[in-house]
Amino acid sequence: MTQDTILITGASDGIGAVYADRFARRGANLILVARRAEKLEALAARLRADGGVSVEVIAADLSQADDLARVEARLRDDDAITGLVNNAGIAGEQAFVETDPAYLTGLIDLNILAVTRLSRAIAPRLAARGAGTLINITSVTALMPDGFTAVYPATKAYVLAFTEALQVELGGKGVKVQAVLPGITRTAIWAAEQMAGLPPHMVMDVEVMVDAALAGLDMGEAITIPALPDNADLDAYLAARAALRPNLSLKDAAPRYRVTA
Ligand SMILES: NC(=O)C1=CN([C@@H]2O[C@H](COP(=O)(O)OP(=O)(O)OC[C@H]3O[C@@H](n4cnc5c(N)ncnc54)[C@H](OP(=O)(O)O)[C@@H]3O)[C@@H](O)[C@H]2O)C=CC1
Ligand SMILES: CC(=O)[C@H](N)C(=O)O
Repeated sequence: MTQDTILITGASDGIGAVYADRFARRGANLILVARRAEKLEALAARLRADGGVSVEVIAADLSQADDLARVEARLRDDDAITGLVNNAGIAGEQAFVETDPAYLTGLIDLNILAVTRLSRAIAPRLAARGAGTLINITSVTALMPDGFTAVYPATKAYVLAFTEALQVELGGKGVKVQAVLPGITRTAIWAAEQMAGLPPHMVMDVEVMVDAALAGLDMGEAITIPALPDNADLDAYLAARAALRPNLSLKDAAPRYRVTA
């Protein structure tokens, strides 16, 4: 069996750094991507020393076209890479009417465009090989667009829908595709004062979150919600959505919308 090599975006901190640690413990070689090279190098040095795996660092701002193209080329051309964790993301918007449009552009570029382009770069190789892993980190806010801010949850809803569609296209070809929906997770994405104001029973430690997500991956789950106590609730949600399907596209408008003369 060939040794896995996993490229993890946003690996300098938080959820991505824990994925790096856990994949190294599983014996995978790593390519760690984020903007802060010094943080990546420090993590890489520890993982090399601990695990005997090879760890490469790529400093890149994935919201910038040139840097994104560099990472895409690597995913497209390097046959050694067997998996991708699309984790890099930002939140941090204010009320929609107050948020700087330039900030929203950066948010969309990182949370949507980079995830799409990096997936597109690796997917053909994984599909041709009939193996490999694609993990996309979305968020429980994908399921509650009215419960947070406007644009961040919408980016995460995109990632969830995108990943579900890829699951259909690539899952049948032997590629493991997983959407992970963390709830509130203790990382630096939350300012200290925000975190201090959150109910402690709603906040998961980052190691617990990643270990749960990897357990879901090992179980072959397409969608993993680490905090959800009963997966039957997710199944019921998906079944209710599927039940709409036969009636979503019909020749006639619904009776309540029919124009009467
Ligand atoms: N923590 C939470 O409560 C939740 C988080 N999530 C999602 O989990 C993912 C990881 O978040 P989390 O670990 O909490 O956040 P952190 O802020 O702790 O880490 C974010 C990571 O993304 C990297 N990053 C940020 N901007 C860029 C960029 N432009 N280009 C490349 N890398 C970038 C950061 O590194 P650097 O600054 O060095 O570039 C860092 O490594 C995100 O997608 C987030 O939306 C989902 C649900 C809940
Ligand atoms: C990280 C966030 O800001 C968000 N609340 C989330 O749960 O995804």
